[in-house]
Amino acid sequence: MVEGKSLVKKYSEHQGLLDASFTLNEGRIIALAGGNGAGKSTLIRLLIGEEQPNGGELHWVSVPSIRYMPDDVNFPPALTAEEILQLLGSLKKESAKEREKVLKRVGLWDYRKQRVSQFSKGMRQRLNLAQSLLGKEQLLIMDEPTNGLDILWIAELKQILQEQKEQGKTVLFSTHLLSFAEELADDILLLHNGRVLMNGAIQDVLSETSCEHLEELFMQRIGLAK
Ligand SMILES: Nc1ncnc2c1ncn2[C@@H]1O[C@H](COP(=O)(O)OP(=O)(O)OP(=O)(O)O)[C@@H](O)[C@H]1O
Repeated sequence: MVEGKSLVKKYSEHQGLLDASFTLNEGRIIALAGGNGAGKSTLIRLLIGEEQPNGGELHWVSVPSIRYMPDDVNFPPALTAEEILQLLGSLKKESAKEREKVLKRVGLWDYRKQRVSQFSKGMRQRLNLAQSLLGKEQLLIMDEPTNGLDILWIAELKQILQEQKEQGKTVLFSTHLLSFAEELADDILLLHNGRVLMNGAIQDVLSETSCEHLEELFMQRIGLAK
């Protein structure tokens, strides 16, 4: 779907990405993994076109339409969940039936008349998830979708993303958690200090090593293996 070729993104003091080359394939669930400051959000901003690289290029084999779930949304606090989805739904030309479907899917149908200011963090994140599920765009990009979700909703999120894949969509999500990436994703793009440490099908990446899990492989690659 897209190839990153020697991507560089510099900020005034920091390097967001440094010579990052990778391939992301269509119809897969892709984990964009890495620690704090690895470059995940930087890469997402390049993928959604919010920023341009200073060097290298993104070569889209097929340019998909994109749905996006940011890591933090400040929904207007005085609006209800229903009103927010109505607003976003009308921009995306999605029907009331579709809005009802996604609100039910994220467990907020019974809370649809409640103002967002009264929502817990997890409920706001589920509303964020709901808005990203509205629409039929081919590629779903999610920045830290597990943020603020409890164990049950993380399990539900996995289910929801599998459903997206079954509908033929491509999902790319960022995460700090390699165990979560391994449980859910088909493919991995693991960044470390702005560089690509691993990229490919998780099974292939692991089978080329003696490691059973990505976390062990990551520790080995960065020289912290026990
Ligand atoms: N707008 C910006 N201005 C200056 N530096 C930035 C900016 N955005 C990112 N950086 C720097 O680029 C590097 C990568 O940051 P980025 O936010 O992409 O990492 P991340 O993997 O998303 O991290 P985290 O998991 O902590 O959110 C960091 O060193 C960060 O300080």
